[in-house]
Amino acid sequence: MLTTTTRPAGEDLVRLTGAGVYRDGRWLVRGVDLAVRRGEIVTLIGPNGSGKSTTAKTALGIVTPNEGKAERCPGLAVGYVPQKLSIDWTLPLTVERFLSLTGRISSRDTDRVLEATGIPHLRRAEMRNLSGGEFQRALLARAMARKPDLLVLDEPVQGVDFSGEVALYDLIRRIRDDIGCGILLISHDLHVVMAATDHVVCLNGHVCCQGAPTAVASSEAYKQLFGARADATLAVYEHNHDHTHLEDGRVLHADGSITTHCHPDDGHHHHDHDHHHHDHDHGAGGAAASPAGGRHA
Ligand SMILES: Nc1ncnc2c1ncn2[C@@H]1O[C@H](COP(=O)(O)OP(=O)(O)OP(=O)(O)O)[C@@H](O)[C@H]1O
Repeated sequence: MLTTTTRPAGEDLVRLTGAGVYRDGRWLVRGVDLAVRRGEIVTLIGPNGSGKSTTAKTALGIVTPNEGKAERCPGLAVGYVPQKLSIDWTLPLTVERFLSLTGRISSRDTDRVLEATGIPHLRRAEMRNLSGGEFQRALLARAMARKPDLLVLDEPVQGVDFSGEVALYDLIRRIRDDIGCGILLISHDLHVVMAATDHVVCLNGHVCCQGAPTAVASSEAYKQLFGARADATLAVYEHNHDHTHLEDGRVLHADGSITTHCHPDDGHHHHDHDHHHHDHDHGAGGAAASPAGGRHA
């Protein structure tokens, strides 16, 4: 079931094999195969109640599977941002104190994680006064403080507007690059997250399909699950394939013009936003990558 195309090589930090969770007389998820490697962002998508959080908790070891296996690297350090935190947010709590609620962190590490998440100026701010985006950054900072090998983020863009989402996913990618951890991300979002991830696992009680984002976005199983929203995601990709490389090395643009080379700022390219410059893929051997290779269950 695991597709290996375009995935970075690296050790598996966590691996679920045929994992199933049975509670209150029913299977919440079943037959889940997935792995997160160091340096990789794996995203779980799927409708409400499809088992994304259950799968993430199984990967973390919070939930024990009733069938199949959940294996983690020995000594794996994890940072977890759950969907809900049982904290009374009306009480006064500074960002600095929030970071060390579940374990003391040094002043140096506090500086480091606040700097990395772009909120050093909010060190003494009250958690209850933070904006949606600032709040999510504080959650990320706390998860980073544990120097995790694996970061598990359950809906990290809640309460954040579109440009804030883009900035947060960009931050998540930078965290991955800086600390070289693996990231398991859960998202409702389709198009933004599809652009931000290496590998997508589409859940609906079982793994519906998984693979590179482009492959998943164009798979029938994904389209059936997300209907019209899936088409919109695909449009993002098709929209981004806005030029063709001619055999003589020149570039034919979507507007019909031909130039000797292509450059993101040459006026021939349109961007959804500043961070999404994936407007063409070069596959192995120089051929343009095609959106094939998704696997269906
Ligand atoms: N501990 C539990 N005991 C019994 N049922 C549970 C438990 N945890 C979750 N469920 C049920 O399992 C199903 C999957 O829940 P889960 O939270 O994993 O879904 P999800 O895909 O993360 O959903 P959402 O997008 O709404 O957050 C739901 O129907 C939920 O009610």
